[in-house]
Amino acid sequence: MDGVAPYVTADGRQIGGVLMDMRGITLRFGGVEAIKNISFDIREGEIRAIIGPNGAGKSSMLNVISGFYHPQDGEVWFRGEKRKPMKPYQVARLGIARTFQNIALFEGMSVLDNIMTGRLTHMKAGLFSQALWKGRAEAEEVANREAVEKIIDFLEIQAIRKTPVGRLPYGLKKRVELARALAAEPRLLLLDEPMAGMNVEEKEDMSRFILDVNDEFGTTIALIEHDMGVVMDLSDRVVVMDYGRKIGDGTPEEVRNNQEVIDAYLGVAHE
Ligand SMILES: Nc1ncnc2c1ncn2[C@@H]1O[C@H](COP(=O)(O)OP(=O)(O)OP(=O)(O)O)[C@@H](O)[C@H]1O
Repeated sequence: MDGVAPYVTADGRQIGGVLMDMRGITLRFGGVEAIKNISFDIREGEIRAIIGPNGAGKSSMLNVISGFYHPQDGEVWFRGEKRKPMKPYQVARLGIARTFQNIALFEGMSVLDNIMTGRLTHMKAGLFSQALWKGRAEAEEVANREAVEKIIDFLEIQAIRKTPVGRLPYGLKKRVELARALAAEPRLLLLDEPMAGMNVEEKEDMSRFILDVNDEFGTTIALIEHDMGVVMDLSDRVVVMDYGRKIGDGTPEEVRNNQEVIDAYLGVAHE
């Protein structure tokens, strides 16, 4: 499956060339090698899952992609260019947005204001012009509001736009977090366990929104998820990690039939 030409999926989505290429990534925390010489790519338009048992190194990998961690070895390529070591906000400016395993929203702020914070990477007007509330700042504000309203409609959260996030049930908070990440209009969207802690109905909703985002905006998505049913349904390709190593990489079908993956992960009980 690696290295194949651009193609159109059975449901009509366009999978393009390589968007992100992780080459020989090794990440250590003191004596612990969380990622051991792993290579894989993420292609334009695809939904790519990273799975594996607890402690396999999945979150660490997401943190390398989003610039929170810096690998000791290996290269990160994005849109055909080798990325220099960068701070997370610089990575965000490149068009990579993420959600977190534990929701990271401003609980006291409204849904709308939380989503607006996702536009920060698009705000260029300086503080001075913003203070004067003129020209460029005003035009930017209008454009930002329009982008955010579109996402609110898309994720069907109009009814709660003024509600403080702290008052929302868990499933809706997760949806607001997705909205905030989308507000950045990312080229690559990273989702760290988007279904964790959800009931069946909430999982179905979230799955549908992830598929719709990918389909309607063409957003490339990389996600970590423990629910195998969800992973196999959503993903175009899956990377499997175990103790920091890559033990499988391919379509859901290929991964499901990979003996090493079955032994290390699929065959045993997990969360
Ligand atoms: N900041 C850190 N400092 C030290 N060790 C860390 C740090 N982050 C992760 N690790 C270690 O790296 C290894 C991989 O952890 P990581 O959280 O990436 O795994 P994971 O596959 O995401 O696990 P889970 O499914 O439980 O979230 C573990 O041994 C973990 O203890």
